[in-house]
Amino acid sequence: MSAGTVVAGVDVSRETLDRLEQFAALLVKWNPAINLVARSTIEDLWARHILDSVQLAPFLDRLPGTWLDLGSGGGLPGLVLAIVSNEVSPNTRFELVDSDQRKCTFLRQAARELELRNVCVHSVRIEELKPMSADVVSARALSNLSVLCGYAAKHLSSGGFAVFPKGAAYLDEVHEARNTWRFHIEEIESMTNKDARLLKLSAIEHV
Ligand SMILES: C[S@@+](CC[C@H](N)C(=O)[O-])C[C@H]1O[C@@H](n2cnc3c(N)ncnc32)[C@H](O)[C@@H]1O
Repeated sequence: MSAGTVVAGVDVSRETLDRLEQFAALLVKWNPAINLVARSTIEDLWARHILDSVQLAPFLDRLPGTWLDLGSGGGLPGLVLAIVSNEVSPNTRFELVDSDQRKCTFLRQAARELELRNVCVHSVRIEELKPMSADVVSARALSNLSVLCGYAAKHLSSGGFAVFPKGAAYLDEVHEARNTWRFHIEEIESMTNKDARLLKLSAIEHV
């Protein structure tokens, strides 16, 4: 492994950085055809999407099991974390779910080109997914926290946790979700946007 470099607070090797750059190039190439990310954000792809996803890598720490990414779209954060996990947590399996067939074709193609053998893509609606018993559930830009709690409660193993990046209105979402769900929560400041938070939820139960 070559000398490391720090990306969004995470120490990665030259090989991983190359793979992240390769992935970014694939997003740029496919985006005009299938809108993997909003066109207005493609100029700022690295900061807005890649680094914003890499910053979840500390949650991979020594994780041996399954990471379920719901509504993966262009692989954010799921495929980015699969790239980073190659060196920090090589035994983690990534289950990426999206109902959009074209996005799933992109995800499978990108995983093949990047030689990521720990990725499985499910082209299905989340509502139709059988319980996955995942160690971690993530979802970025998918739905409000209350809906996400329902998904996480169904798909997390006991002792598992969920990570949801949320924008500046995260507190409103937390208050609203508490009407329906009980959970432990940690609010971690985002490295890419000081007003945003990474919400880490565990012990999610219906009220
Ligand atoms: C706004 S995009 C976000 C994609 C990615 N997570 C990101 O941060 O760029 C939401 C994605 O969730 C998918 N999606 C929305 N509702 C879904 C559902 N019920 N089941 C599966 N996928 C869904 C959409 O196809 C889309 O790719």
